[in-house]
Amino acid sequence: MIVLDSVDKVFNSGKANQVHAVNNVSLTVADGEFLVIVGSNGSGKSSLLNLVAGSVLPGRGTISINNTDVTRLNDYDRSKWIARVFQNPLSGTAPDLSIIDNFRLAALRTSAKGFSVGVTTAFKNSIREKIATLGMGLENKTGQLMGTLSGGQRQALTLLMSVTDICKVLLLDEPAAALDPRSADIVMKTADNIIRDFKLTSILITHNLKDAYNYGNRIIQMSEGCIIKDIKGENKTQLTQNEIFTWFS
Ligand SMILES: Nc1ncnc2c1ncn2[C@@H]1O[C@H](COP(=O)(O)OP(=O)(O)OP(=O)(O)O)[C@@H](O)[C@H]1O
Repeated sequence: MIVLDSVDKVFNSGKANQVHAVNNVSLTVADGEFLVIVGSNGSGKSSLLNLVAGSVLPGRGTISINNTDVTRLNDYDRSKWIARVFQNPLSGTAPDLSIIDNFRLAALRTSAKGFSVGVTTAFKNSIREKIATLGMGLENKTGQLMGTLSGGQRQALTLLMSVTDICKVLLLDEPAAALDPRSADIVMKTADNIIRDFKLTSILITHNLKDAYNYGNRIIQMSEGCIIKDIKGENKTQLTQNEIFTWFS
C-alpha cells in the first residue's frame, strides 16, 4: 500500500520560476491496486511518481510504503521494493551487456551484500522460462547484447528484470510512449500480466487514451498539481472511452 498524506512539492521556491508541482495531495493506493494517472503536460504526474520513488523529496507531507515511512529515504534505499520503468527504452538496461548479464545485474540489485549471482545453468534456464512468457522469441537469444535489440524488446525485458520477489510496487512512467503500436501493445500487456502475477501495487502515467481505458482498476486526473478526478473499481469499468477522452482535452 502506498500512502501520501498532504504531500507538497514546490520547485524553485521563492524564485520567479517557482512551480507548485504537487499541491497538498493525499492519496492511498491499496495493495494490488493498479492506478492510472492522466492529465495535461505539466500537471504534476511525473512529480507525483518521483515523490513515490524517492527521486524527489517533498517539501511537506509524508509518504509511506507498506506501512513504512519512506518520506526521507532516497530512491536507492526504496529501490528494493519499487520497480520503475521509464519512457526511454535505453534507460533501464545496460546496452553493452548480454540479456543474461543484464538479468544477473538485476538479480544482484536486490540480493544481500556480498552475495554473488553466478550464471549457472539453473539461473539461465529460469531466465529463459521468464523471457519465453513474452512471446517474442528472445529466450533463445540470451547471449545477444541488449543494445542490439529493438526498443520494444528492451522495454519488455526491462519490465521482467525490474520486478523481483520482494518488489511490491511498480511505477510505469509512459513505458510505451516511444514504441510503435505493436511493441507498445506487447509492453502494456506484459506490464498488466506482471502486475497480476506478482500482485503488485502499480501506478501508470499515460497520455494514451486506449491504455487509460484498458488498464488499471482506478484512474485519477491531475491538474495544476492536484487530483481533480478519482474513479475506481466498478465505476472505472463503466467509463467509456469518450468520457475519458474529454479528460484529455
Ligand atoms: N526538477 C524540476 N525542477 C523545476 N521544475 C520542475 C522539475 N520537475 C518538474 N518541474 C515542473 O513541475 C511541473 C509539473 O511537472 P511534471 O513533470 O510533474 O508534469 P507532468 O504532468 O508529468 O507533465 P508531462 O505530461 O509533460 O510529462 C511543471 O511545471 C514542470 O516544469
